[in-house]
Amino acid sequence: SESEMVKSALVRFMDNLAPWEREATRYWGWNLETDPCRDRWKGVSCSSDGSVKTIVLDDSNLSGTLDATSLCMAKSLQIVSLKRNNLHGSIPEAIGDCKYLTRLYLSDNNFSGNLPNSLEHLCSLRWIHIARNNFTGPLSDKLPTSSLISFLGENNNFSGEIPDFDFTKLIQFNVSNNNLKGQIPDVRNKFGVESFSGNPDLCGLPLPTACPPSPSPRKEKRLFITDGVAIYSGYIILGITVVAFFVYKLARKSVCKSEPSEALNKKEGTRQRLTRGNDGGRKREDCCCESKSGGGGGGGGVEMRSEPSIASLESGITLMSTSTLVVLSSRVSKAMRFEDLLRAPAELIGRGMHGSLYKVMLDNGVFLAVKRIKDWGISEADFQRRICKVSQVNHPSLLPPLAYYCSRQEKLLAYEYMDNGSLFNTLYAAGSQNGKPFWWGSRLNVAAKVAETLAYMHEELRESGIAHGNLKSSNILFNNNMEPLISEYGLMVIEHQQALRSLSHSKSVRNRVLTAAHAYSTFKVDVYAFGVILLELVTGRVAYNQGAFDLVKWVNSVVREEWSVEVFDKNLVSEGASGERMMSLLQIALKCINPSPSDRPSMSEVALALIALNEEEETSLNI
Ligand SMILES: Nc1ncnc2c1ncn2[C@@H]1O[C@H](COP(=O)(O)OP(=O)(O)OP(=O)(O)O)[C@@H](O)[C@H]1O
Repeated sequence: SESEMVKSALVRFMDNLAPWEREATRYWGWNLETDPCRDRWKGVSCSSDGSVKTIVLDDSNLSGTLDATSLCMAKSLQIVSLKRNNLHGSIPEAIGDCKYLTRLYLSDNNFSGNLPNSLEHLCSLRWIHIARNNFTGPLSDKLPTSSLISFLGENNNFSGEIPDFDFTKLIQFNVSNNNLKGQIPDVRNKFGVESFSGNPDLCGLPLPTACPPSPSPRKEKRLFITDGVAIYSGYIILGITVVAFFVYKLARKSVCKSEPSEALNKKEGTRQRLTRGNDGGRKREDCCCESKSGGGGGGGGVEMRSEPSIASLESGITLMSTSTLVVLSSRVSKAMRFEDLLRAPAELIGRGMHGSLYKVMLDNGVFLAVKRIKDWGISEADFQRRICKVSQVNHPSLLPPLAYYCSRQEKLLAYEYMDNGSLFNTLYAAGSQNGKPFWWGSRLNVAAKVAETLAYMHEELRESGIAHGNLKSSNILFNNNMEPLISEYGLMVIEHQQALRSLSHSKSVRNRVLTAAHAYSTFKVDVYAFGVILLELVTGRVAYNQGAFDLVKWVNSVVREEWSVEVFDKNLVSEGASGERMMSLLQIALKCINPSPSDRPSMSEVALALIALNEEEETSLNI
């Protein structure tokens, strides 16, 4: 249960939200004599350790102010939703103390004033919905742009320019009907007119109003802050150019042959994000794609140990090597060689369609999942290019490769070993005698998180034409907190991509258009595969059972006949899962598995639908 201090802070928060409704709020359970979690205060839901996780008080006739100082005493708070009330005043700076806040929903109230600067420091905040209030002032520098995926700020009085948001991550954005001005930043064709209309001084795409051609005053300001700087700026620029030229020359020497001109990311924003890395915020090792010369001197074969290792378990593996591993993370020692990996104690976990997977123990006690890749129809250069790209994208729900080895004969990939197994194991163990129940709420949560991650990856790697390509429930793993992680992203070449590669070298416009269309459809392969995962989640049935059963065919045949409860996992039915929401999930799955790729929704659309469904489920638990 929550401490007395948190409890009284929350009662204070409620007193400020509903100053004239003290009696009613006592009736909602919000009082000092009870516990918010154990006694289920209205709108509150808690995590299993008894700390308050969400406060949802939409449509509750609240007419006071937001006392963020008291609210944020509940340190584990993740979701605050106070939509469609009559709240006034501003969002206090103290909101910055709600460190784990992921969603802040304040739409349809009478809030006013500037957004607090502290919002910028809420690194987990991903949804801000503050539409239809009276907020004023600029949007710039107030928002955690690197984490936001949804910002709804329409129908307020925001002014100034639209900040240079990282539009690759945003899947929902609306600032229409404000007083914003200036040029709209590059929104990567993701948002239409409706996201920006109703701002008379806004210009540029997607709005029909072109911007005046004059150079942006912002740039001038930066270059010529004072006359003195202006005088010396020529020398400074010349100096920087010379240094940059030499740095570039040096860097060129070490950049991989396979990707000569694709120096990492051109955009500053992207570069910052990519170099933050998954290793506790440190830069990931440069994944130079060319295997470097090995420290082992190339002559010695792999010394065999008595315990099983990849070398002893695999037939035909090349034991003599002159190359080392390319190490991408500090979890694997930089000095580690290919030979070390081969002779480390190993256990065969499985042989999939595309190779064998080993659990390998390193000297430092770290366990790796090492995949030996077989017949992947992927060239050496393409393999390296893909690993480079994927390993530089930073998303908490993506399992990045830690190291790889690539020669003509061998391709090995090492990931962190996940003790909690895969979605496949969890799902099918749930139906078995000794499996733990896999509750509906958890299934929805997994579906929403995976969809969101895929949507993000599709955006990040869209230009490179890299999709997952082999998405299935055994490639979705669980970390120590049972949060889903997508593994093996971007390794597969989806059949027609090979043909595309030759096409893409063609100079003809028609062929380039064709290439773009095909690359687009490779993402639709993921949408289909994700639809199959959704079907597994809702039916509890294995997708393919060695030719004996085909889940997609089965579901389609049931759909054609009469709907019956038979289609749903019996564990979900006996749990009392909402029939309406199970049906909604099934409908989303059916859209994803549409036989026509162009009629399938985008991953962003799927993610939004699932996030909404998941939220509906969470909210329903509070009632
Ligand atoms: N990093 C990991 N940690 C723990 N288990 C893993 C890890 N990666 C994969 N696995 C599990 O190991 C088993 C074999 O994986 P593998 O990827 O080789 O086969 P697959 O996914 O069934 O087929 P495919 O070859 O098509 O990918 C699967 O059950 C998978 O869930």
